[in-house]
Amino acid sequence: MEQISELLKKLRNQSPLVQSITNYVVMNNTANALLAAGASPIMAHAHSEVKDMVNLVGALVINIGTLDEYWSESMLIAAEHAHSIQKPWVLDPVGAGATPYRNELLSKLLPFKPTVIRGNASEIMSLTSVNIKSKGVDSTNTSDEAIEAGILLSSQTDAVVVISGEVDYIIERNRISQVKNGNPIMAKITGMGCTASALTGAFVAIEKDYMLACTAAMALMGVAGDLAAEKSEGPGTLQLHFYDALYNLQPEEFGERMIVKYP
Ligand SMILES: Nc1ncnc2c1ncn2[C@@H]1O[C@H](COP(=O)(O)OP(=O)(O)OP(=O)(O)O)[C@@H](O)[C@H]1O
Ligand SMILES: Cc1ncsc1CCO
Ligand SMILES: [Mg+2]
Repeated sequence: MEQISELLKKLRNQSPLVQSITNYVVMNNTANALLAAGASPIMAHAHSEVKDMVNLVGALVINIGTLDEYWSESMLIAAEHAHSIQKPWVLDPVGAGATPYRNELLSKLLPFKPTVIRGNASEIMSLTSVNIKSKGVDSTNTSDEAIEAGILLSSQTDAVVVISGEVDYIIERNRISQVKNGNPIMAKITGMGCTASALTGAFVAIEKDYMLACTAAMALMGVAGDLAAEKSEGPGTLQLHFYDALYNLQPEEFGERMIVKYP
């Protein structure tokens, strides 16, 4: 727990630059969350600059939420380059399983070896089985139903696999950590999962033990969600209090509030 709360200090001291190629829905939410937590966001997807940007940043986040032909190419260029220079990168497979187009892009991105794959249960299950259909961007499965798929996906890809939900599971081959913080209303704000992936980018930029980094990111999401839920009347105020909680949370309180099981 102490190592995890220390990472929050390290994040604020180092303030890593995190590049996102992400969806139109959450660009603003995720940039604000990165800033509030102490990192520095840059959204960049132009083919002409994407490689140069990957060179500059501490980590890259690729989120396929509102993909199109131009953006897909940006993602492939960025992922290939991140892989070739060993820059940590996070894949958020939004809507995996919903359409063949999404699945095709994901199958082209995976060979560039994401450091982390963070998705909801249906997305993680669909990456290992063609039979699972996601309901758009929301999960129709609980995170514990996806554990087996997560273990398989981690061993197939060498990525740390993060399954978000009521309990978050962070899986590196057959090691699993769990985060039990968070509130169901978090799923009623669009892009909370995308925010989890963005914060994961910030933590893998500053910590090479990726399992620890991912656990810290999910614990920060959950604790900030808990603090925000205590003050909120619904999704609108939860979003606002969530930023304030990310900004104001001190490492001591983070350590006290996190409910983490670490292998
Ligand atoms: N029932 C729940 N109880 C506690 N926390 C939850 C619950 N559902 C979601 N969360 C938290 O909300 C955040 C987003 O997870 P979720 O699984 O909803 O992502 P997602 O489906 O990818 O979201 P989106 O695609 O809208 O960005 C995570 O930090 C997760 O822990
Ligand atoms: C609603 C939505 N549609 C495409 S991306 C996105 C944001 C949540 O994943
Ligand atoms: Mg999602």
